Amino acid sequence: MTGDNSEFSVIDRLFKPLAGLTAEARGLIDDVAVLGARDGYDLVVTTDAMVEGVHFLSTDPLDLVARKLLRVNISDLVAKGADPYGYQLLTAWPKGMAYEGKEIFAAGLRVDQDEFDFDLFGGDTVSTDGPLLLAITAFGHAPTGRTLSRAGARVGDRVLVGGYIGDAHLGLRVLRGEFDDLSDAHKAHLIRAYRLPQPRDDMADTVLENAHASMDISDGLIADATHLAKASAVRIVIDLDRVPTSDAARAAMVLGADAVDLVTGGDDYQMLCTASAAGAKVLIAAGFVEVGRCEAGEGVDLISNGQVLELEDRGWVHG
Ligand SMILES: Nc1ncnc2c1ncn2[C@@H]1O[C@H](COP(=O)(O)OP(=O)(O)O)[C@@H](O)[C@H]1O
Ligand SMILES: Cc1ncc(C[n+]2csc(CCOP(=O)(O)OP(=O)(O)O)c2C)c(N)n1
Ligand SMILES: [Mg+2]
Ligand SMILES: [Mg+2]
Ligand SMILES: [Mg+2]
Repeated sequence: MTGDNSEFSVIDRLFKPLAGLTAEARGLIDDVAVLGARDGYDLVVTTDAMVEGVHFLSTDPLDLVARKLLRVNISDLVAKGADPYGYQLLTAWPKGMAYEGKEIFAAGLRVDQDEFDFDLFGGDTVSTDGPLLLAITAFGHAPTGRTLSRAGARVGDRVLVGGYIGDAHLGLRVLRGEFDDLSDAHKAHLIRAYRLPQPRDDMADTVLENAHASMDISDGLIADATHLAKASAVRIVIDLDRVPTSDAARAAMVLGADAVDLVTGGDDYQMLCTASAAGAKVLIAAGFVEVGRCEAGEGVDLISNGQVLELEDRGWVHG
């Protein structure tokens, strides 16, 4: 059915059901949401936006765009050891965007709200002459004073990642027509990684208990390791040969993808942690992979076969 596509109709029909009956959201009929303090926890807050053509393709299905929007924000929360709680949503719809597209977008939000037990608390709706722009401010809870940071790494720490690196970057390139000779299954795997990151909310507690420093990888493993190294005042050495890659990524490398692109391409939304030897043991048992070490000094070196690699491009930067 075609709905009335105006601001308040879309809020009433698409967003109110997503807010449900939570006290925080006030039924989406007020000017504010009200978040109560949870005893023994800090409220952890993060904001990430996504812009059509910059973070996703205009051909990406809108339900997956919605789910990616939730997930890139949940990714920041769980990397800090926080339990996802709820979110504020900003939608800047291109003028003339059909109601049906908004409906598909809201349906995607519903799927992942249920998946991650994450509620809509409010937001804002505007229209724009520009491309579709979406933003979420996400809230989570972490035990008081214990929220992980980029700054906790110590010299001697192991550096670990939570899963395959490079799949999403290759997925974007598949969508742009590269690696046409890959099997359909490998293409589908890589495209899925680009369109639907998999934040490990089930790992938040394990990371909180065992990591010294933690963040998610959005700009690329090397770029984000550089952010972590700077915040912690350590040098990080990453061994390219130890970075976990999927079968599909290895097949793409046979077809010419460069291993370095996998660690600089970004869009991974995997966790990057540092831990003591004992902490690393627990994280590895939980599925993390050790990819390097923290040393005295600064910056990040990428090595392969024991040699430091010169990098032309170190990762994603806006602007
Ligand atoms: N426009 C902004 N205004 C205020 N703080 C910002 C802005 N953009 C980014 N930041 C802050 O800069 C830091 C790094 O942001 P960012 O690189 O986007 O982190 P992440 O990669 O985890 O999403 C965060 O503390 C974030 O809150
Ligand atoms: C269409 C398209 N082109 C390029 C990219 C690659 N890309 C865009 S932004 C980005 C970095 C992550 O986005 P950012 O807004 O920096 O997220 P944050 O680090 O703040 O979480 C990457 C790898 C993409 N995801 N989609
Ligand atoms: Mg950000
Ligand atoms: Mg982020
Ligand atoms: Mg982050």
